[in-house]
Amino acid sequence: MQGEPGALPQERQYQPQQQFMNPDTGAAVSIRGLAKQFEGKIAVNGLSLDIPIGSFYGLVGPNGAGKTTTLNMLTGLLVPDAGIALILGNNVWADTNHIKRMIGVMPQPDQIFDRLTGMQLLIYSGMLRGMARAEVQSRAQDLLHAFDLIDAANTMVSDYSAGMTKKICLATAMIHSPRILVLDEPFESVDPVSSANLKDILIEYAQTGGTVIISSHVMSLVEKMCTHVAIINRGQVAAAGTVHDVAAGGELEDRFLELVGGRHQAAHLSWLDGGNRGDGQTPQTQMPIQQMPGQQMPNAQGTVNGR
Ligand SMILES: Nc1ncnc2c1ncn2[C@@H]1O[C@H](COP(=O)(O)OP(=O)(O)OP(=O)(O)O)[C@@H](O)[C@H]1O
Repeated sequence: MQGEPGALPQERQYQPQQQFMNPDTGAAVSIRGLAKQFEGKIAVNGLSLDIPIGSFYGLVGPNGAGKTTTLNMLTGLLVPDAGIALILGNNVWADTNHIKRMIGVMPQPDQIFDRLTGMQLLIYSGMLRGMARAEVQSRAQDLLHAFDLIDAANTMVSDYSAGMTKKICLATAMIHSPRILVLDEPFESVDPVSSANLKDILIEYAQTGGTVIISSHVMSLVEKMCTHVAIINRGQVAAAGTVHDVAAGGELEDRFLELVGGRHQAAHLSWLDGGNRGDGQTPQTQMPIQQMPGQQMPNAQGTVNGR
């Protein structure tokens, strides 16, 4: 297991020039000293991580921990300030086009051409990667069936619900059968049936040698599906390894809270009292009681017929 509790420095210092061990050229992904800041604000702070081939790897961390920024750097979408990222032994920034053929990245809903139908979007995504039209059409049908989108195949994506849009985004990442799938929050807004189907597809993909990297806030899902997990906190790896090792004999969620902290002792909003004001005042906006036909209204004491 990489990392230990309390490994984060008390005083955060940006470490873009940090010295690091050689990356692992045999890993699906090997990151060393990756760093990024936005207008002086540190997003990723010298992050190092190895993701084995064939693993189902979960990245978890609090909001703003740097997960998306890390994923964007390792998929060639964002230029790091410092550090190195290898995908299957290839430097991401030496030949980005070569890297992009090996990976499938789920686009964000605002990054797709939503004036296309679901089928058109999949065909476009496949042909963009050099696939023959007949092959893309056949795979698109398979994916639309797998994600329960076949009835919406000829509907414009702009008319899809949030969950349907998420599923078509996922399908575009898979159409070229990449060796590594990078999925940022893949299950968000997806209904339980489609989620279960997607989980089956991803688990089978990992069992046949593919590598899946997901970011998620749903700890139970990561614990159940993933073989490995990295807990990211404040732009660094707080712990990483197999789910079993990181959970250290307990629940992954407890381990996460222990490493990340941030629970509020006094998270008490005194004004949020469901209408029962602590000061004894009745809220002005109380709904008037409406009498239904045949129903007796309560008196001032709140009783009906003395009961
Ligand atoms: N394009 C950007 N411009 C400015 N700041 C950014 C940008 N992208 C990310 N950040 C900042 O970098 C930090 C890390 O953001 P990031 O989106 O990587 O976190 P995350 O772990 O994915 O969070 P979440 O779980 O909420 O999605 C945050 O403080 C965020 O505000």
